[in-house]
Amino acid sequence: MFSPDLSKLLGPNAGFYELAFILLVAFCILCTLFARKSTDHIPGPFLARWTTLWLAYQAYRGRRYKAVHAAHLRYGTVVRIAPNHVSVASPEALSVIYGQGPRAPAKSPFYDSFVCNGKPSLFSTRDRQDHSTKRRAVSHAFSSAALQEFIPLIHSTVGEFTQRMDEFCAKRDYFDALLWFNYLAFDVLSDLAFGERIGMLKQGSDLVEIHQAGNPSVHENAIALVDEVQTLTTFILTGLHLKKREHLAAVVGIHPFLQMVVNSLPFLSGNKATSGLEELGRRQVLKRLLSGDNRNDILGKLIAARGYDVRSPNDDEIAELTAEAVTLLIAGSDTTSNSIAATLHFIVTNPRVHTKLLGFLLEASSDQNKLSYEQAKDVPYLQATINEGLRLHSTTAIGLHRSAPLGGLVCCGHFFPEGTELSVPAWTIGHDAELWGDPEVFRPERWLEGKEKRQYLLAFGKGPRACIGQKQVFVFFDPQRLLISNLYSLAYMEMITVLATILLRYKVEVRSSELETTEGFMHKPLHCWIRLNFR
Ligand code: HEM
Repeated sequence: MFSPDLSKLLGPNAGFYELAFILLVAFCILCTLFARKSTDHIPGPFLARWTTLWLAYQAYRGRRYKAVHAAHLRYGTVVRIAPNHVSVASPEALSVIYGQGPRAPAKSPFYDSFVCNGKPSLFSTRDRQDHSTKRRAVSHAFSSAALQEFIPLIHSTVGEFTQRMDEFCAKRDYFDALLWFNYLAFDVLSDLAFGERIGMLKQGSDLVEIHQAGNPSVHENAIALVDEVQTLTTFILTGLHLKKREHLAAVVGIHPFLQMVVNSLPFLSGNKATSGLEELGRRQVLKRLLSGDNRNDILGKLIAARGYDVRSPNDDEIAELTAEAVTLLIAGSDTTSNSIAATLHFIVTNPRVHTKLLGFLLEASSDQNKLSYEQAKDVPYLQATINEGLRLHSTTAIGLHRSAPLGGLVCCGHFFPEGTELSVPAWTIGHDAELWGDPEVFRPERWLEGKEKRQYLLAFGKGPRACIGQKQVFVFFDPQRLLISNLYSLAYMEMITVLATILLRYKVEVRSSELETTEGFMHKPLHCWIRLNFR
């Protein structure tokens, strides 16, 4: 069963591991057969009634959102997608499943598969108290006032990005812009959270130098670090086409027993991202603390909020700051770059929208090929276009898992006992014809039509666990000006600045009108092949 190489790797115990593997699979199947709860009366795919493996298989294929969407079309609004998991495709369910308050559902055990090296992060912790402590520690760095201070840093990184794009103009050939959006997002986030750009745009690659204590420094691909799992896990999972950590987590998280095994075996649970990036982050945090520099960035805000003597921090304080900075880098980079790539693709493949948007951008710009964030944020059609890109692409496409609280809850006329997993499928809500009328059409105007549609945009999640990167968004509808905004949200700041810059400066062509995507935890474009020319 195991490949000869793996047998070599496992040594003389290969037979034992084979047997253990077979027993594990058998045990998983038995667990799932007996895991059924009082969701029996809810319709759903036949296999999903008996086993979590139906959902795990859809996640493994990178098409979970499509399978769940198809199940809703077939079985209705409330569908059982695993023996103990019910998907509720109704806007009404949003305030129940992602609500606030002590009796609101918490994140479900699904998120344990995102815990690295036994340390839950702001994103993966399920404990309310731990979450509010962690969230409080970073939230002041995302206040409107703080974010406004970061604008010059974002402009400076986007300036470097533009220089690199100018070089592609000269080459006049197609290139995969998704890579460059990744470099840009990593440089923006590392500049803010580590106090210094990793330098991906400069070197045109994601190679970073990692100093491991007691070992010679090595060069690692940082983007891969975020996504890759430990070597042996990768070895096994590559054969299963599960190359990315978030893909692995999204599959394994569905099955509690598999997840327990992955999380408890040291050779499976370790994560190169946390060790590599933590090492990098730790070095930056230490450097910053010792320098006494009070630069205006996220790291500066995190340090300023601490009461301790920054010149002589102890190990715990350094570890805490490092963990916060690394969480933000991981949570905020990939998500933003994927959203930029998808939205740019939709703009360029919709000439009507492209022309109209360019008109608004030119009108707002004093210099014909430049627009500051402060100017761009007040172009309502640009915000609307970004919202439309997030909706149509659905960067978050799956339903985010929550657990019914003690005493259970009622949602859409059904009672769900404590511990039932519940989710609202983001893709399905984003493509609901009743809500949107023409959901498959890229039509930014829908966001300016007066009705408050924003509450149905699920790209950033909902409720107390919603994305901290989009926290401070105030968008007001005004019939005279259509939209007035006080838009200070890190994710929007990046997306607005980058898209306005690209569209004003370049003519953009896409190589294919199809956007190929895959899904792990997030829904991502696989590539974004474009060609640039100066406008
Ligand atoms: C377009 C860009 C982004 C998208 C689509 C996005 C999406 C999301 C989603 C869906 C969640 C909720 C996950 C859940 O409930 O399981 C989330 C949480 C989070 N995001 Fe974002 N995000 C983006 C940008 C950012 C940025 C720029 C940052 C910050 C640097 C960030 C930091 C976080 C953090 C720390 C959490 C966990 C919050 C908590 O549990 O309290 N994200 N994001």
